[in-house]
Amino acid sequence: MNIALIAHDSKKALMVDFTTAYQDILAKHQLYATGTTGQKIMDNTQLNVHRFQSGPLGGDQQIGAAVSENDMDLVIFLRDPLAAMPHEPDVNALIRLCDVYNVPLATNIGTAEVLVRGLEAGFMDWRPNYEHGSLNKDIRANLAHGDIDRD
Ligand SMILES: O=C(CO)COP(=O)(O)O
Repeated sequence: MNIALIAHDSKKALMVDFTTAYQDILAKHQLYATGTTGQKIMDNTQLNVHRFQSGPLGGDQQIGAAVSENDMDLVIFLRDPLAAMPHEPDVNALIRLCDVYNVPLATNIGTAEVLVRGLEAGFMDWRPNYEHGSLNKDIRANLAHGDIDRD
């Protein structure tokens, strides 16, 4: 499965805790993240993550584009409901696209726990094996070869 991991600044430590706790499950999947979130995950775990742009610089939109291409199977987005974001429209657009394409989306840690445990239990098997897009295939090939820039 292709899994997107995104966390606003106040939730980044929580995302690191989450990805550390569920590292064994997440390692079986292809992981994607917005720029800073992905860097923090890679700095603190052994997970390989393909990093898109930072959220305010278009990362949410890139992940939204992947959702619209059926290239994302699960989105975990630990958003901050108490802070105004300059890129609020991008955040809302990503959440909206998950609803458009029926992609399971967690916007808080409680739902994230349920989704990742459900993933491991096989609850994502309803999702057909989509032929992911060609851009995505390149990224997956890089992930498979460990060709990830961890800097
Ligand atoms: O702002 C974000 C999502 O809206 C997250 O972006 P970063 O992971 O680059 O901080």
